[in-house]
Amino acid sequence: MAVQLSNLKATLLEAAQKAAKLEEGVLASHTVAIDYIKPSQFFHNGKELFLGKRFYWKNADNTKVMVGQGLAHTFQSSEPNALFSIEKEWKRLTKQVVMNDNLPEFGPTLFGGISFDEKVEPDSNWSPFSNGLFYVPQFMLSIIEDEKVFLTINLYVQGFENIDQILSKLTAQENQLLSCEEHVKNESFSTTFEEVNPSNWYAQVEEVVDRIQKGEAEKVVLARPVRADFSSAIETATVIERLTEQQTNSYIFVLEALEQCFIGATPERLIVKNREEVKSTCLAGSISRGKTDKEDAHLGNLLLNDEKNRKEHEYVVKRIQNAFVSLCDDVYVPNYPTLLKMKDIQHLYTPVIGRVALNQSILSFVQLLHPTPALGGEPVEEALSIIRQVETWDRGFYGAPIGFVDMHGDGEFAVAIRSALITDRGKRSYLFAGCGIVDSSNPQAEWEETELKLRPMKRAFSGDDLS
Ligand SMILES: C=C(O[C@@H]1C=C(C(=O)O)C=C[C@H]1O)C(=O)O
Ligand SMILES: [Mg+2]
Repeated sequence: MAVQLSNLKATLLEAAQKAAKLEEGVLASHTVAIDYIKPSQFFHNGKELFLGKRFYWKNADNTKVMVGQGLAHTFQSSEPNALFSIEKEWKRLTKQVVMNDNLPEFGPTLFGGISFDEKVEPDSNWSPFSNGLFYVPQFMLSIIEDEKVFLTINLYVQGFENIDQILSKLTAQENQLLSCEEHVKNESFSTTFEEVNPSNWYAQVEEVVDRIQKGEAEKVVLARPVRADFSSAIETATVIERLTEQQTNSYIFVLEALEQCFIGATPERLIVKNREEVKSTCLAGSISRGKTDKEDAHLGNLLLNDEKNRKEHEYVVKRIQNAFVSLCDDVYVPNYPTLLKMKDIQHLYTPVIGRVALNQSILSFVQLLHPTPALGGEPVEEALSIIRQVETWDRGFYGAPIGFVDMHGDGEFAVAIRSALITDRGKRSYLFAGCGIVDSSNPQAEWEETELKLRPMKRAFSGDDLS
């Protein structure tokens, strides 16, 4: 067994004492090193106990995996400015947190996201997510650099009641999470994909191009949903394993909310903060991959020199650079984009790096940056208003920030694209893909671009190769 009961009990009792003294709930966070367990297996092992209360995260450079199960505390907001109230409560919790002292660098983690547009009322598929949903997990597996493995147990303690009972329940749950009896299956699902609104798309792109040409905005990112129906309920852990195998340089994320499950493999970093260093990614402008190295390089060169794609990209660079300048002392941005290549698509890529004062939280960057012109447009309010008028469905958490913040205000958020919402107890899903529309956009080319962006989720769902 990984966690020494007597030590965990000491952490909980200390938290109970503190809670009694402060007369409010106190977070207890207990971390121990454990033997390696495959994160998708750990996720799967919690299906019975914690379905609807789980998350999964792998960062794009493959240095960190976090899997959360169960809820020690939930932050949910349907108010505008969800992040603001969430940050306030998180600061209160982490200020008073009680941790076992052998690994002080591993405090509690808050994981979750916000909706793309808080002015849009969530539809029935997205309502469990509200405008913002963050979890402090009851159990969290962390794997750092593929070798350091930790299990954190968090509990929101309000008094001394039932500590022994709580301990025995936690131990039983922990045993179940760390046991590897039922392996994750890799079966194919017979899947049908259907455009939710096929004929509308071309007309919508044309309308937006027209409005851009009239000067209503410069860039607007238009997205479309595709519905997938599965012959039998899809297994989330299976989809995680396929995405991990196929999208090696992407973030992989899952956020469950009641019966809904938001999942994706995105290449786009919104922000990472590690003490004084902050980094963002400008990712916009796309072309397919070549079948041979030569063709691939040729396509990459076309993209690097294509006026329309460079324009799409430049809006993003300018905005993120300006946001960084407003919060950072030093900002570094290369003069020219390079290429970022995924399995199906290549993008124009420009990193932005800055230095900040230590007391800035990552959440202030999330608030300031979202939505960048990679998912909203330019100018932001005009673009959002066009999206609200033209897109007749709810983006929910698609295209929005998803990620984590730690007790120091550090963390990482990705932009939740190349993603899907699994509903109907695993029998149905909505996949989402969008693209940056500018004055010279062509509806057919934009359609094909979104098709490329849908491929990773289609492949992971169906189990087919699609190559
Ligand atoms: C909107 C999406 O992707 C965004 C749009 C891009 C583009 O239009 O070239 C490229 C990368 C992303 O910033 C998506 O994948 O759904
Ligand atoms: Mg594009």
